[in-house]
Amino acid sequence: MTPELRLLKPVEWSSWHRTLARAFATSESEGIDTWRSVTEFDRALCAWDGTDLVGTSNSYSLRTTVPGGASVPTGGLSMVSVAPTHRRRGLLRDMLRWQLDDTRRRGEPLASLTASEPGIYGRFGYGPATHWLTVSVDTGRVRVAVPPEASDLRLRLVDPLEALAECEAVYARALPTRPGRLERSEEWARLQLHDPPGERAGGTELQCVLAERDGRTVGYARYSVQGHWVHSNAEGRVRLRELEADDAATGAALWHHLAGIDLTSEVTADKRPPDDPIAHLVSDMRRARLRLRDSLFVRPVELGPALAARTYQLPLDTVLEVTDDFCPWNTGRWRLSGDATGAVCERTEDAAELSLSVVELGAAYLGGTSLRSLADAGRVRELRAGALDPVSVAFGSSRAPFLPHGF
Ligand SMILES: CC(=O)SCCNC(=O)CCNC(=O)[C@H](O)C(C)(C)COP(=O)(O)OP(=O)(O)OC[C@H]1O[C@@H](n2cnc3c(N)ncnc32)[C@H](O)[C@@H]1OP(=O)(O)O
Repeated sequence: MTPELRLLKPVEWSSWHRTLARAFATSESEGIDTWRSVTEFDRALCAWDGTDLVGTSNSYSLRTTVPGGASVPTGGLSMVSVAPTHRRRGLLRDMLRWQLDDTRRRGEPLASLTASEPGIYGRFGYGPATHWLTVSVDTGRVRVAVPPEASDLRLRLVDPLEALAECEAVYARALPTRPGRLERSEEWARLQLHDPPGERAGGTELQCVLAERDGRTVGYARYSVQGHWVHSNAEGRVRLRELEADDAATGAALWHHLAGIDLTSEVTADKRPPDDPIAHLVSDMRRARLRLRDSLFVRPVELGPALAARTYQLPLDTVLEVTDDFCPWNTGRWRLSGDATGAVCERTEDAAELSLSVVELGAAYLGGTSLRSLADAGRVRELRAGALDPVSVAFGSSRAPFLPHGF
């Protein structure tokens, strides 16, 4: 019997979450009600095989910052799972069909996700659009430079919950400055404080340091500290979760604070932007080990509105030949004209200059993956000699796109 897809009812939340936890081979985490607070029951699916709940998925109504600073409605796919007894029979495919059709019905031009395994979602049209920088700074050996403009800052340790509103005000100011960031409701803001004891790996509870100038909060960092003693020497580690700052000096002062915490000799972070200033703040780059991993996957659901919603670094006027097997309404030729102030994207019969699939457009959409690098991998074809490079530069972003947290 083919499992039946139905919307999740609030009373089914516990079994839905149990199915999900089992599929990820994790125990049900503490504080899971925090996730319930952001669940959208009219976008959360269950797959039922008789009385057995065998599949889950959910989309969040997100808004993603795109190049130029606009905030674009996005169906953020998450909580996808299929019971081990029902895998490789097409259940994920059926749920994706429902979720992407629903995203389109809602008029959201974009869909996005972070993947448990990056190999799964290309077949559904999602391309890797942002990356996370994983950082490990050997703070016993490097210094972190702080510019003189930081001298009037006051740093203050505060309760993360009590300081939530001040921190969110900093986050809101940072929102348009980098593509990839998500608008945060109060529920999403609170979720960033999710800190169940079972997930602290022996570290402290979440700490928060505020940077203030003239009594106004201009930056914050949230982190925990793992104490670790080797032969009576402190080898503790600071684990940075989130750092936002209004200006460069404040960002440097916060990194300096983290690097100087007594009884620690390392600062680690696993979700920083690829161009995080820390690479230029440390006195010895080799002792700030930096590594990239995939982060946000983007899928244009309505290609025309999606490409017209962002701006372009250089003026461009080009025709793209696009294929999209899973959402065939996007397949065809599109004329894209735009510059740093806006863009138009419409269907055309004119000759195409570049040929690519919606996956490559998703990857390039936020300006973090270049069309040139995709062409060098044989994934974008230049149909008119010389067309590719200017379009590739126009799609770029002066700051790397960045998703500050998962969803
Ligand atoms: C956005 C998120 O929530 S990411 C979280 C994803 N969930 C997990 O990783 C939890 C553990 N895994 C699972 O629950 C399941 O294995 C899932 C959800 C990944 C796949 O569900 P299934 O119902 O088995 O997938 P389904 O049978 O629909 O497969 C669809 C296609 O994806 C492919 N696929 C499925 N799983 C994987 C995988 N892990 N890696 C690569 N390809 C995969 C299938 O081969 C199939 O390809 P095809 O259409 O080209 O033949």
